[in-house]
Amino acid sequence: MSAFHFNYQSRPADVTMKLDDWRRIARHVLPKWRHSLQLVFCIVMSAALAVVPGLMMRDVFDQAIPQHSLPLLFALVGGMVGASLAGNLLGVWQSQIATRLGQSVIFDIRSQMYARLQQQSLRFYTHTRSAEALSRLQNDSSSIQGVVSNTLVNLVSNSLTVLAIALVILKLDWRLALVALGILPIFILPTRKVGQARGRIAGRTQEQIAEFNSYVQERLSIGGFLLMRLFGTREVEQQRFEQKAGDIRDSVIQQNMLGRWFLMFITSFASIGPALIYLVGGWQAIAGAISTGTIVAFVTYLGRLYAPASALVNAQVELISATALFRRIFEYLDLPIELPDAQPAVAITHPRGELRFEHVSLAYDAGGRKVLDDISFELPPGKMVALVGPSGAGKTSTTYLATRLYDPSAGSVTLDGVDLRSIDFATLARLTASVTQEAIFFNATVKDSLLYAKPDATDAELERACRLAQVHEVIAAMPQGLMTVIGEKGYKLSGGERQRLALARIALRDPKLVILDEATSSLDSQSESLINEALETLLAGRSSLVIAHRLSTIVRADLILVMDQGRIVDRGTHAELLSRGGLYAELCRKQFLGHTS
Ligand SMILES: Nc1ncnc2c1ncn2[C@@H]1O[C@H](COP(=O)(O)OP(=O)(O)OP(=O)(O)O)[C@@H](O)[C@H]1O
Repeated sequence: MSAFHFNYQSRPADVTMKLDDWRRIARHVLPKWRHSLQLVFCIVMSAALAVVPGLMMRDVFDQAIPQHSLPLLFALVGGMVGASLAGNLLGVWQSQIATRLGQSVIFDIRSQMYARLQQQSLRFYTHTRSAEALSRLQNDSSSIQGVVSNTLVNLVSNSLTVLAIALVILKLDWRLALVALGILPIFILPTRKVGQARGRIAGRTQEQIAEFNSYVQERLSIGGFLLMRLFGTREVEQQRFEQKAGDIRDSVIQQNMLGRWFLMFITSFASIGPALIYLVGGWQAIAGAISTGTIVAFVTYLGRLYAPASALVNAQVELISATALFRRIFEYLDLPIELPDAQPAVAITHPRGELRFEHVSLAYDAGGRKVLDDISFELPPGKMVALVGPSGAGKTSTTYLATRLYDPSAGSVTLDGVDLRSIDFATLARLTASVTQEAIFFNATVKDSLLYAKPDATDAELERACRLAQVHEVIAAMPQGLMTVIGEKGYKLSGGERQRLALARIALRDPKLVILDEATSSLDSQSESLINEALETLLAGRSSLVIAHRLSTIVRADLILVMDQGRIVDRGTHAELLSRGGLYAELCRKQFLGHTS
């Protein structure tokens, strides 16, 4: 029994950043050591430059003016301007490196996430809305970029600046320094609470955005449009849209205003600092304990201390808010891989296309109902096995196992004697091909759609495949021929043309085993006979596992498996089964006799 329990709908609840989370962020940032070193250099230099103007200002008041020294005054003022200019230039460089660093971290995270998503099983995609994945890949990761380029960098840079200034002012006059620093905790203490509240709103907003994207993506697709138009639900859908868009609007307003009130509170406190310094410093100066220059330097430092301190506090607020985003990203980076690629893979040197199921069971959910129970059969090379049975009998599930879209919960599926779990996915895809009822295409040209199966195919090969699939003439008659864009999901083609194009795509791959889910939708007789001809050529000499819906197919099959409620209840050729009566004879009468081709 498969022990796969991952809950794809789980949501990260805790928004406090754990040591492990920090380690992971560091693991993404540290490999970019060149950028990181340059950044550290900029940050240290900026912090050092931040203390220079204050000291010079003190000397303007305590030395240049009392000594009536113009050269000293010029030198000090020049130094002040120079230091601030150098600081600003460093700031530009720092932003450039920080942006590069943030962008390359996000590039790594995105490509790791995409790789992880590509390795997920069909189960993941049946449990997750595609827009949810898109949202994490796009929105969450670009928000993280801001955190890396701005918040993290500011956090380090402002911490250093605050530390450097604190040291200098302590050295200048410890009593005044204590007054200045004493106010700092008022900024820092409430930060955590606000940060956590914003974190919760940020997480909720991202979820609402994901939900919104998912909704819009579904509704603004061909399928969504058709449903809406045919059921006349335009107004209901408009209301639902506005409800979802409104939720995002409210959350963003709430998130921004929470931060804004907090900023106002902090800035108001920042103006108390200089006032206190003038009061205590002036008192000391009257008593002759300190110089006027020291007071002026202190007030200058305060301006430079509170700005980074409030930015620091804000950075922390932003960082806590970002935790929810990090969690959403890490959750995807950590997605377990349900069906790992074979490591090491067994090579199939002489593929024949022999498929064998041995005592196979399948439950879609761990511990859940078995949708396949003890299925055993053999499909010899070049033969055809047809699956028939009532709806929900397990026919599609059987074909899923044959292409390893799922692994069996028990038993084994082998191709040419090798367990599918030991064949790498690339080889499996080369040896097998699936023709689904609804052919799947990207919105691309006919040529690109075909090349997807064989990127190096020549034009002659494409033509041969199209002729084989009876679709060549249709394509040749299109104004742009092979360069015609087939529209979303190939909707610019007719159903029959789409199916034949899908067959041409498979003909290019030259598989040993074809898995075919015959179309149930009735095509006109000409289209159907074209498809039958194409199939006839495609299946010749290859093994095929077919979910049969037409009498002509089952009559041709070498073995028919009659399935019911996940079990094989009968097997044989058409004539044998018919003579036995039972479920097959009944199915034949109800299902197939009306569909003879
Ligand atoms: N992804 C899934 N998760 C959970 N249960 C599933 C999933 N896919 C199919 N099932 C269930 O497994 C059972 C077998 O489904 P399956 O699609 O294999 O039947 P089928 O014989 O192909 O039916 P039909 O002829 O209607 O296509 C059904 O009861 C179905 O509800």
